Amino acid sequence: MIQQQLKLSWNIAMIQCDIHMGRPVDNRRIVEHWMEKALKAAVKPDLLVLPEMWNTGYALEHIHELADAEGRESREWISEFARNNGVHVVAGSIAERRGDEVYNTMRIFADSGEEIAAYSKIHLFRLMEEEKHLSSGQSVVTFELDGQILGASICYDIRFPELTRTLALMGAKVLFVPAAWPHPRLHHWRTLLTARAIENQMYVVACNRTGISGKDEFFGHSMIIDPWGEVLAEGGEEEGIVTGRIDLSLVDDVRSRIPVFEDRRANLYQI
Ligand SMILES: O=C(O)CCC(=O)C(=O)O
Repeated sequence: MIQQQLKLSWNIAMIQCDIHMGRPVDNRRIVEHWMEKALKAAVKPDLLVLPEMWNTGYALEHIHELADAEGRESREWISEFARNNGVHVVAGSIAERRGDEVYNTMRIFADSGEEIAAYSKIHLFRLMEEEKHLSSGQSVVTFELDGQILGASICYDIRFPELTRTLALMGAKVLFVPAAWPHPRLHHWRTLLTARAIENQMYVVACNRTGISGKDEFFGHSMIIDPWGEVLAEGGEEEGIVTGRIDLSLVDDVRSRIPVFEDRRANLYQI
């Protein structure tokens, strides 16, 4: 295990692209195009974030045939991309087949190309019938990049404050949220993300896809929110790259100003 150098700030670029339902080869090309474009910006990002289910979209009826076996193809490609470009990649999530099961899985790669962690979505979204086609993950996952502890979640997970609080208690200073969140729930998206940031005094970095797929209209609005609840970056509804810089020293600063974690009464709560 290489000792990681503690780093306090990152330039982040989120890829809020359109995803074509059931067309993994085209989708990889689209994602690659935007990742390359993000790296050409005047300020090179330290970390790229991709949206949810970027390989297949919500082609759930055919997800067993379409899913990446063991995530092998996506993992090899992203690892190589991270290494060749010296950039960390929080690789959104993909439909990934393991044995007879398909999971909605997020993988994280360091700028060395090393795969650091994997998280499979634990709360499956019934409104899109995810639970009929996908299996849910069984663990809560934090990971470490540049000596900082970070938390993994996917889309619907942000409706479960218990998950984010657990991640914060495990030491996470940033919550990553790849998403495929559609209209008409923009108000929920913005409010829930902001609440998760304020109540846990952590950064929230949320990358949402764009485009129309069947009856779902995905609205982008990828966001970076700081631990005080200020919106540092927010995309529009169009495909593109949303960037922002985060300074992790602000997490400790906010936590010392309002000592929520010291004032918790954990022994009085049911959960
Ligand atoms: O919770 C919502 O409103 C959207 C969730 C969602 O689209 C998902 O988890 O894929």
